[in-house]
Formats: sequence, C-alpha cells, structure tokens
Amino acid sequence: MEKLKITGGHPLAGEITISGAKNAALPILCAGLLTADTLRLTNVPQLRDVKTTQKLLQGMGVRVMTDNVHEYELTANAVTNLCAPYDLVKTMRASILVLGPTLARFGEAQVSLPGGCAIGARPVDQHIKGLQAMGAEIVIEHGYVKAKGKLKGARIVTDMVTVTGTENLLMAATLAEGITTIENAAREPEVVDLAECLIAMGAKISGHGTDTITIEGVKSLHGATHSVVPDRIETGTFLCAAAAAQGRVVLRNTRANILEAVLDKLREAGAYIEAGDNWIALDMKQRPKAVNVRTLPYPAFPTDMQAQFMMLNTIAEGTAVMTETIFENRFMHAPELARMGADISTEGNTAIVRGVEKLSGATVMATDLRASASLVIAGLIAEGETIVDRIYHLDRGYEHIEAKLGGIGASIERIA
Ligand SMILES: CC(=O)N[C@H]1[C@@H](OP(=O)(O)OP(=O)(O)OC[C@H]2O[C@@H](n3ccc(=O)[nH]c3=O)[C@H](O)[C@@H]2O)O[C@H](CO)[C@@H](O)[C@@H]1O
Ligand SMILES: C=C(OP(=O)(O)O)C(=O)O
Repeated sequence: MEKLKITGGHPLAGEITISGAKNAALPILCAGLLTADTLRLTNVPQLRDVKTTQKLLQGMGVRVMTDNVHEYELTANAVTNLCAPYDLVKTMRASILVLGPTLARFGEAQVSLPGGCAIGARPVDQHIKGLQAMGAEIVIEHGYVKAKGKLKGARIVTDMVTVTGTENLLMAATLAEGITTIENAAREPEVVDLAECLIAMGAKISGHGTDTITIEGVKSLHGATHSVVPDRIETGTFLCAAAAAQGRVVLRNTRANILEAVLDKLREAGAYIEAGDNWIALDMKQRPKAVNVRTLPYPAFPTDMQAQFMMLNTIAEGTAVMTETIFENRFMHAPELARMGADISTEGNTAIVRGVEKLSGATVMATDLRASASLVIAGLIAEGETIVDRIYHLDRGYEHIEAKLGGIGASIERIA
C-alpha cells in the first residue's frame, strides 16, 4: 500500500495551479447521462473518483473520450445498462448521482445504496423522498435503490441542506414534466456549477446559488461545453499548508469568492491575503493565532476544511473551539494529530485544540480524504520524518498532491 514520506521543516514558497473541483466534476460527469449528444468538459481533475465515475458511466454504455489529463467528452447515445453496481458504489458514494439523471431520461434506474463511510452514516433518504415527490416508484431491494416512473414537476422541501441530494433532484427535474422547486436547496459553488452546465445543455433553471431552485422541465437536453469550477477545498488546503509553515504561496486558476468563509478564518489566524480574478496569494509572517470554527452549509465554513484548520490550530497561539455540525464522526484525525504531539480533546461534536509550539514527525494513518490532508500538512511542519499511511483516500480528491507541494519546497515523496 502506498504511503507518503514527508520530511518536515522546509520553507514553503511559490506557486501552485489549482485543479477543477472534485465535487463539481462528479455530478457534471453524471449529467452526461441526460442527453444523447456529446457533453465536453474541461478542467476535470485527474482523481481516483473521476476515474471511478468514468468506469461507472462506461459500464452503463456511455462513450467516454478523454485526453487523460483534464478534458472529457461523454456521449450517452447508447446506454444499455441502467444500474450502478455495488462494486463501484462502495468505493465512491457520489455514484448515487447517476440515480436522478438515469431515472429522468430512461424512466428507470437501479443504484446500489452507498451506505455510510468513516465520517458518518450519510443516508440518502432525501434523494429518495424528492424523487418520490416527483412521482417515482422506489423500492429498496437487495441493497439497491430501484426506481421507475415518468417524473413530474413537484415542490420539494428537503429536511436538511444536502449537496448531492440537491444535485440529484436538480438533474432529475430538468427532464420532468412541469415545474419543480427545490426549497432548502444547497447553495454550494459546485451546485451552481452543475446548474450552469445544465443550462448550457438547454435546461431551464433559476435560483441556483440561493436556497430555492426552480426548474422548468424540458423534453430533451443537448450537448454543451463546460469548464469545471476550481476546487475551493484544494485551494483552502494549500492555503492552510502555507499558513502553518509561515510561508508564502500564490494559487492560480482559483477564485476567492467561492471560499470567503475560509479566507476570513485565515485572516483571523494572522495571514495576509490578496486576491485577483483567478488567483489568491497568502503570506504568513507569524505563528498562527487559534481560530474557532463551526462547520455549516455554504456560505458558512465548510466541513471539508475542518480537519485542515484543526491541524492549523494544533500549532497556533491560544486555544480553539471547533464544532462539526454536518457529520457525526469527523474528528478521526484528532488522535492521529495527537500522536504527533497535538493537544486535542473531543467531546461529541466539539473539539478543544490547545496550541503547542511544535509537532514531531510520526507514522500516522489516514482515515478519510480531508483527515489525510490534515496529516500531510502536519508532516510538512513537524520536526523530522512523517509517514502518512493509506493515502488512497488522498488520491480520491487531490491531484498530484506531492508534486504540487514539492513545487513550493516541501520534501514529500510517495513510497511503496
Ligand atoms: C461528492 C460531494 O459533493 N461530496 C460533498 C457533499 O457530500 P453529501 O452530498 O454526501 O453531503 P450532504 O450535503 O448530503 O450531507 C449533509 C448532511 O445531511 C445528511 N443527509 C444528507 C442526505 C440525505 O438524504 N439525508 C441526510 O440525512 C448527511 O448525513 C449529512 O449529515 O457535501 C458534503 C457537505 O458539504 C461534503 O462534505 C462532501 O464533500
Ligand atoms: C467527504 C468528501 O467527499 P465524499 O462526499 O465524496 O465522501 C470530501 O470531499 O471531503
């Protein structure tokens, strides 16, 4: 199993180009199922989850052409299989995103239930309830969601803000007969990016980016070209790395207006941040100050940045209170950070992080994607050598992380 070997203490300075967002690319690739024409995508990140989605779509009969760098062409004109099998869904929960578009276009779909993962139970009841409100007949049988029926527009109010839930219902509604409103909709930039791609494909959508999205169903969608929005979580991760190392970075191909809550917290921690149309620069000249964090749906502070900020707080001046309100088990990095010398106590969904002067390198185990990222950052600033084990989690969501960090001065290599 591959690991990352990191030697801490190297100054971090330089430029990194940010990739397209995993969480936008995945639903947008699934949107290719909504039309028989070709959907052309650029700025698609090279990630394990993208490859899994490619495999899933190809298994359904979608023709996928790619330059194996950042461009994809999807043509779903010969879909023969309306099923997302357990083998693929178990490696990537986002596979549930084929449910809405497949059902809407073909009147039938079967998707293995994703089940939970390390960070929480993660049910998909809201996806199912929303599709039922649109007239789908759904049964859960042998671990699969089996859905059929012709979809009709409906008023849907989700019980909580759900990102992939909103995306599944949004895609389904584009081909439903009549008008659908999704209330309590997710406002994440990735939902907006999906809506913009769907509009380019001929969908009639308004209100994306607010908590009420209105969709007027159309008979069919057509081909389009779309560039995936930059990854705000990758952006935030590298900003945290530079802040922790008291370094200076310029991140290209990214946008400040999709991660304002994160930038505000970095400023509060003492970082100097400047931004232009497609770049963000961070300069940190001092030991970070502890910052309290409470995770909430967008535009508030994202749960996908909680682990990286916990790492920052471990070496900050002062004590931080961190509250995770989205997932019930998202502090698994805390005991691993503690093995590197961090002082963290957790109770329920709250963590108290007392800043220490320094961390020391250790062998640590990644448990999920963002936990892995926090351990990598910890390794960059710790004294001595850190080995991060189980980095397959990292490869799900960070494109060439060791090359990108190596490019700004980190000593980091992949070992067997
Ligand atoms: C591929 C993708 O985009 N993943 C992101 C997406 O995950 P994902 O879309 O799975 O997360 P949700 O927004 O759906 O989850 C939010 C909360 O709602 C609960 N819930 C959700 C749906 C449902 O039917 N029932 C239910 O109870 C979840 O358990 C969780 O407590 O948003 C999360 C929250 O920003 C991010 O951490 C993930 O990176
Ligand atoms: C939790 C995440 O992803 P997923 O929903 O794909 O598990 C994440 O990107 O941090």
